[in-house]
Amino acid sequence: MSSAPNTTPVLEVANVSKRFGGLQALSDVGIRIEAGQVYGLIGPNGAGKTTFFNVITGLYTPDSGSFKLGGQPYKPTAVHEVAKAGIARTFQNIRLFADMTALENVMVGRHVRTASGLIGAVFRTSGFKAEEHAIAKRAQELLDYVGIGKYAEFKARTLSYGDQRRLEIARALATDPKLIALDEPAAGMNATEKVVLRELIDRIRKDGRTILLIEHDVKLVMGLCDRVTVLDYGKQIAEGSPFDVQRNEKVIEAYLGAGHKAH
Ligand SMILES: Nc1ncnc2c1ncn2[C@@H]1O[C@H](COP(=O)(O)OP(=O)(O)OP(=O)(O)O)[C@@H](O)[C@H]1O
Repeated sequence: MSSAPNTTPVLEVANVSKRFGGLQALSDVGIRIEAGQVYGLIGPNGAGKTTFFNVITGLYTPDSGSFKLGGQPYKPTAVHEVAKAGIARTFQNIRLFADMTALENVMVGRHVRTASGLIGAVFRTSGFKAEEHAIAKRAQELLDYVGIGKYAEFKARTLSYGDQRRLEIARALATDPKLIALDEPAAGMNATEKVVLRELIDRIRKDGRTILLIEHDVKLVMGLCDRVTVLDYGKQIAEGSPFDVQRNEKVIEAYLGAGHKAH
């Protein structure tokens, strides 16, 4: 459950600040995620969770901050560089290639890790063709792993909402990331889909991956996460185990008090 102090953290981020005009969206936020953890980032609407995700994955340039992935400093200045460094993410608003098949969507994710790369995939160079078979096989395995293998040849846009989210996770896993960052994976899911999602995230962790999770569903966060950070108005108001965090008065006041309940 708790952090292992003698190991190198998978992600170590310190003093992240980000301002939008007059709004201080993040003030000196820092987290440390150990290998094999599911780390939760929660907070009320507008707390800065997505901004933090966008900063560490290279979508927003921070005003300050230091960043280490697997003990190595990395600069989150561009999304593809961050993906190469080893962080894969999903999006709150699903971002799939809607008219490509489920299999092709996962294959695109895999090309981050292949010699011929995305350009090779687009222009179908000979190097790409040589790799294509192995990539397709791996992509199918990942679709099976997330439970949507039978939809491999379906266009992404024809899949249910829950299945599209699982497809995004498969695509993220295809990059063999050091850290997989899930932005509200349960958004819009019904109770049954959430149970399946929870099992999937648990399995991904058991298979040795490290996960950072933004999630509004407090029950899901408390049940899944090893550590939790709570943001409120861009400030980190609590960090700790789910047990401690849900008893923290600042958290109850800022977040759980606003109509939510931690079970
Ligand atoms: N690109 C942007 N330009 C200006 N302001 C922004 C931008 N992105 C976010 N903000 C502002 O920064 C603050 C934090 O927003 P953010 O989306 O990070 O919060 P959040 O915790 O993810 O919220 P939610 O739970 O609603 O997704 C909000 O006040 C938001 O309006």
